Amino acid sequence: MMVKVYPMPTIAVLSTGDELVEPTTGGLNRGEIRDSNRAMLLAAAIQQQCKILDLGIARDDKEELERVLDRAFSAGIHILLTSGGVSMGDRDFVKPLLENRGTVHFNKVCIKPGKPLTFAEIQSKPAGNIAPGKILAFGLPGNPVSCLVCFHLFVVPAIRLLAGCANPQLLRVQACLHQPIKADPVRPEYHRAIIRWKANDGSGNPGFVAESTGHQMSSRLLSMKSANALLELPATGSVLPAGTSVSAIIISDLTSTSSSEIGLSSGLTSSAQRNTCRETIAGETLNGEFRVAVLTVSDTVASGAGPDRSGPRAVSVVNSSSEKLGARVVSTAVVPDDVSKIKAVVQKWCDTDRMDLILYLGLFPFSNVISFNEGGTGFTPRDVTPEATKELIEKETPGLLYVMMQESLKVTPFAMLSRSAAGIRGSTLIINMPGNPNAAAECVEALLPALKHALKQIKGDKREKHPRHIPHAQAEPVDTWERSHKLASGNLTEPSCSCSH
Ligand SMILES: Nc1nc2c(c(=O)[nH]1)N[C@H]1C(S)=C(S)[C@@H](COP(=O)(O)OP(=O)(O)OC[C@H]3O[C@@H](n4cnc5c(N)ncnc54)[C@H](O)[C@@H]3O)O[C@H]1N2
Ligand code: MOO
Repeated sequence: MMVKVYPMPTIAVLSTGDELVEPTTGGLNRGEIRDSNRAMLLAAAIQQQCKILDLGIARDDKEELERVLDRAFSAGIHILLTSGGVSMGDRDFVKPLLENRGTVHFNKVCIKPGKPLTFAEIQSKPAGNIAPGKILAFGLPGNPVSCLVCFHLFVVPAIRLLAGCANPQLLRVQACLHQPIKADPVRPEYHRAIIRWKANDGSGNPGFVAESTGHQMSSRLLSMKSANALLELPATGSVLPAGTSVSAIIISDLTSTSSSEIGLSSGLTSSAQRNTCRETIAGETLNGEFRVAVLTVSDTVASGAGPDRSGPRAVSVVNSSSEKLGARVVSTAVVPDDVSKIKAVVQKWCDTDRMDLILYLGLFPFSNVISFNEGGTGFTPRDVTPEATKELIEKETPGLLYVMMQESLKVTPFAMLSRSAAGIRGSTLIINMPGNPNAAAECVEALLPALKHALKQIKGDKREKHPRHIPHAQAEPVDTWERSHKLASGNLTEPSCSCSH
């Protein structure tokens, strides 16, 4: 029998830009940024089983760029990836150089992110024992998210084609939106999301549910870090309500986002197997990780009239700290400002699903410090979330509230109006957070140093050691309230440590 074999392509990766320094650089000077794209693209190429050639960083200098690229063109590579220098800057030399060395097929694509993507074919020259051949050159945008999105959309199919794959297209599935998402009015958007298989995708049937990774700026790599899918949103400019079914391109191994809610690979292959999928398995830990649920409490979001900015932000903070915290978000929900609805969800998460940690956030749609407490935990008649929490908790945990208060007072003295609640029900820790997305993210970050320890203690793990004590002399100043007060009254002087050591 004859079997056709193909070599895996060799990919060369070059970052361009005067501002770039090696990612390992400690302190940055003014105007410097760490080169994230090269490591990211090299890792992505390795994940696609390619051989790699690291071309380093080239300055925005025509001669230097020519030298590096000409060397690469005669090194036997199949694909060249550059990042940066492809838009309209007068020192954007990548496009003219590709034009000069080969044929540029396109230099703009109507997609978001990734508009300035450039694609060219270069005929390589013979060198030593390397035969001439065609090189596919992709001038990827410099913004890190645009860069990686373009890698998935354009480079992955090219790699598969060169590797002899009969079906090089990306895998697409339908997924129901977990929250409303506004589409761009001009460019079709590839919205970064986490998709999970659920026993009920919101329509009463099993299916994928897609959760946004939060702010979609093309410089915010966090939106990409936990994403396993790109949602294909047509350029309508309108809000797609929660529950809308959209096409999702799979960009990573879905089992790596596995929660116990899934049977993901079965979801992709057979509908018969789909029906065996379960929702969360009560009391089970996720590969030894604690399981976190995030609840957004907001009339606006629940009715589909506004996007959920806080929930995805909290998910992103928890998941990006999953190593330190030993926890991962496995469930999220949105409910209106209604005590009975809040209680129903939190009670189920505690008593049936046995979550380890529940964070719930009142939501206020604007990032405005004055409105710190609006959206559930403040003084207005609609601020009902602390009452719902207090009805559920068996033991209060005031220390956590104190830390969140300290953190929030750094930003605004209005934090003192918070009526947040926190406590333990059974083996679940419930923490009521402010609704403002920034405030919620800051509070999660502030609690991180002790949360893992707390969750272990709730599970009865007596062996869990107390976290390292920081000598007072090295500790952060504790007079945060005073600091915030002085900041608010425009009279801030740097306070010193208040202890006697
Ligand atoms: N006049 C126009 N300006 C821009 C347009 C346009 O159509 N007309 N498009 C915008 C869009 S969209 C994008 S995306 C960017 C892409 O521009 P470049 O590919 O030329 O990228 P740079 O300007 O070099 O960098 C953009 C941004 O990304 C940072 N960067 C670059 N390389 C790296 C790296 N290796 N690691 C981390 N960060 C990197 C760079 O410092 C910049 O902040 O153009 C818009 N402008
Ligand atoms: O296309 Mo740019 O990639 O919007 O950021």
